[in-house]
Amino acid sequence: MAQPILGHGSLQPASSAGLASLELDSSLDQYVQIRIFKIIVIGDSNVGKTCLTFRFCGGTFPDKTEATIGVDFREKTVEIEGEKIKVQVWDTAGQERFRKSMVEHYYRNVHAVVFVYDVTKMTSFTNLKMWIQECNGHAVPPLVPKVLVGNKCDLREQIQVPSNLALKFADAHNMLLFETSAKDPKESQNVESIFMCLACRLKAQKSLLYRDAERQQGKVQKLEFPQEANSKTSCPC
Ligand SMILES: Nc1nc2c(ncn2[C@@H]2O[C@H](COP(=O)(O)OP(=O)(O)OP(=O)(O)O)[C@@H](O)[C@H]2O)c(=O)[nH]1
Repeated sequence: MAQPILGHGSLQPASSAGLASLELDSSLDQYVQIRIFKIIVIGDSNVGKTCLTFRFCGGTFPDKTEATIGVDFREKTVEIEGEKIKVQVWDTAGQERFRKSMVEHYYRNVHAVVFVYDVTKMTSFTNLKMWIQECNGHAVPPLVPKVLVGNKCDLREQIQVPSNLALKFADAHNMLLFETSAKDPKESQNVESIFMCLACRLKAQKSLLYRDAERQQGKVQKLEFPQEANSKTSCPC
């Protein structure tokens, strides 16, 4: 029996006018709902979590950053195969003193996890084990997709974490590896790919669950998320 996966995309009205617009126009077609995927970004302090989330959500590299306290939220609406999806990125604090009261909130109903290390700092890579342990300790379901990101690849002369080592680690933990630079504008496509890949996977998981449920019920229903012939975005991974 297919079990629904908890929290795969919460729903919110697409229109900011929300219920008010419903009163004005009774047509339900006007009330399109947008799914929200909560993606958390985890890793040591200073690895570039804030800069990566800035690059994805705002398209720029911030001139100056300060240590994140608790969490910062950023959002971007993307379109995948004709469906608008809101990617809600949780930029978490890397410093223990700024995160300890928040950890429970990070992992609650999370849809995907991005583990970040700094390719120029070996300790940020070896500490990944600790971050994965923390994640596992919060009962994140195994189906929640996780990816590994090696950031600051623009600092070519200072690289301490070789790609093959990172790849081995990613394979061992069943994760995809992305090597990126939040700083180098030429790498912005790679940064985009991290989040788009996760959004595509989450969308696909949800669609599969619907199809599975239909098969179990032995009836054909209209699929909630139809595939469009001319999809605007195809999965980057
Ligand atoms: N060269 C280079 N520097 C980067 C890159 N990404 C971030 N940085 C720099 O690394 C420093 C830390 O970046 P943040 O994004 O604030 O790091 P963080 O992981 O969010 O840190 P916490 O908030 O303390 O957890 C800043 O000085 C950034 O300018 C990158 O891709 N290349």
